[in-house]
Amino acid sequence: MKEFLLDLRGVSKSFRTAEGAPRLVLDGVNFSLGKGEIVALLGKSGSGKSTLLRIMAGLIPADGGSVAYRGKPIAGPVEGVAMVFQSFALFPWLTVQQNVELGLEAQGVAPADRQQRADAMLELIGLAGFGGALPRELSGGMRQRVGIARALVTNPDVLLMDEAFSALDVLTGETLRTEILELWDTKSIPTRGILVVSHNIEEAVMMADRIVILSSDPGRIRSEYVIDVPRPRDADSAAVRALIDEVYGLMTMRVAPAPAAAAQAAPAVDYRLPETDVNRIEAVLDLLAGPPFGGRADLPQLADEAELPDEELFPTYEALGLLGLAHVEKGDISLTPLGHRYAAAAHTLRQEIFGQQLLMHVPLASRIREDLEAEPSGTLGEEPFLSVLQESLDAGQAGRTLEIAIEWGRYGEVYEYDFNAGVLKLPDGEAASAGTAP
Ligand SMILES: Nc1ncnc2c1ncn2[C@@H]1O[C@H](COP(=O)(O)OP(=O)(O)OP(=O)(O)O)[C@@H](O)[C@H]1O
Repeated sequence: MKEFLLDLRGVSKSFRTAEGAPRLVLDGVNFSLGKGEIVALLGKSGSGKSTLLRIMAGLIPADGGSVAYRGKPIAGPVEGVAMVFQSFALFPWLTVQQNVELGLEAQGVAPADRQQRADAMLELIGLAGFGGALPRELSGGMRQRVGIARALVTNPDVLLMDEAFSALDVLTGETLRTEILELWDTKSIPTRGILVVSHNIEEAVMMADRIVILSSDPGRIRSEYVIDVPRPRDADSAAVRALIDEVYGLMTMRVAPAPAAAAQAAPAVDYRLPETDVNRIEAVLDLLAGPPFGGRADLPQLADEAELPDEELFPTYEALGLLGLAHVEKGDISLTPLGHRYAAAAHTLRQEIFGQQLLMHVPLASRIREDLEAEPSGTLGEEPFLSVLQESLDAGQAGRTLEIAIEWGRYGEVYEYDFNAGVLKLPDGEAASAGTAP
């Protein structure tokens, strides 16, 4: 039987919402990391990528299923598995050298040996001469070099990277990524498997032998994609651009709603709305409508023009799709006829269309509107809506979802919101007529 470095079968994990109800974050996840493999894990924000990584690092337990490292069940932090964090996670009061030595200390390596190995690693990772510095004296890129050195100094068999480059500027991120790949490809490190969690499709395509896409709510493995282009890869080559296109396509493929949800009499209100705002929605729509796109674009090309990161663009595409203004398919986005009308419209007509689409396609917004119309005062606190959302979302997500629905609804003049009082109300001029129906 093939031995995997990491092997997960039927892994599930729930967290408790603020109300105490369990919320399934990962469900039936089967995943393995083979020897000699770099795998990139992609998925929307909140799909459970970090949770999955933390389970593999032995930092948190799974609720169900099995998790094994080289055939042995994982029951806590595993020697041989090291992690690099997005936030660097350095101890600010320790020097660079001391931070790097930490992992070795935990493994009981003798001080002289620790120092020698840390020195060698600092040299390898481009930090020679910085051993005595404190993290705050370093740039973000240098700090992440320390984070990487701290992980690599333990000679990990498996390296887990949780959005390790996303807090860095683009060039610094690319440089570090290239250096890690060089260390890997030239076998300068003994690491046998790397798992990278990323939001960045180009990063995933440049690094990985295989891309795994996680779906959301709950997180399940949705698709896998093998990349057999040899490294080092040229980001501008036709082969890489075509791969990026395909992965964009896979990422934006809409998943059909579960039959149970679709069959419910009243539309479900308690699902997350894409994390974006009206400004971004209109900016992307205008960009798409204008030259050179004229209403249809290849997503990576649009991303280049938009100068927004993927994690802001994806929810925006999703919002445009949700509102019936654009259509995303196989790595392309195109405006619908209504989207074209919207792009050509002046501000007031835009607001009207936005409000109309919101009521038609976002059940939370129509629910808020209906409940307000049923109130004699035409006003309601936000708590009842938060409680409905918290039936299936955690408190943070419920709050964010309501905020998004409020921002969109105010723009479309579907309802108003008083920030001081935390109260939703019908727009001025409509309140008087509300609540009078028999
Ligand atoms: N300790 C926790 N308690 C309660 N909920 C949690 C906890 N950790 C994560 N969650 C929830 O689990 C879900 C998945 O979170 P996770 O951080 O794994 O997602 P992610 O895909 O890594 O997201 P991102 O890309 O934004 O980092 C989220 O809805 C998050 O709010």
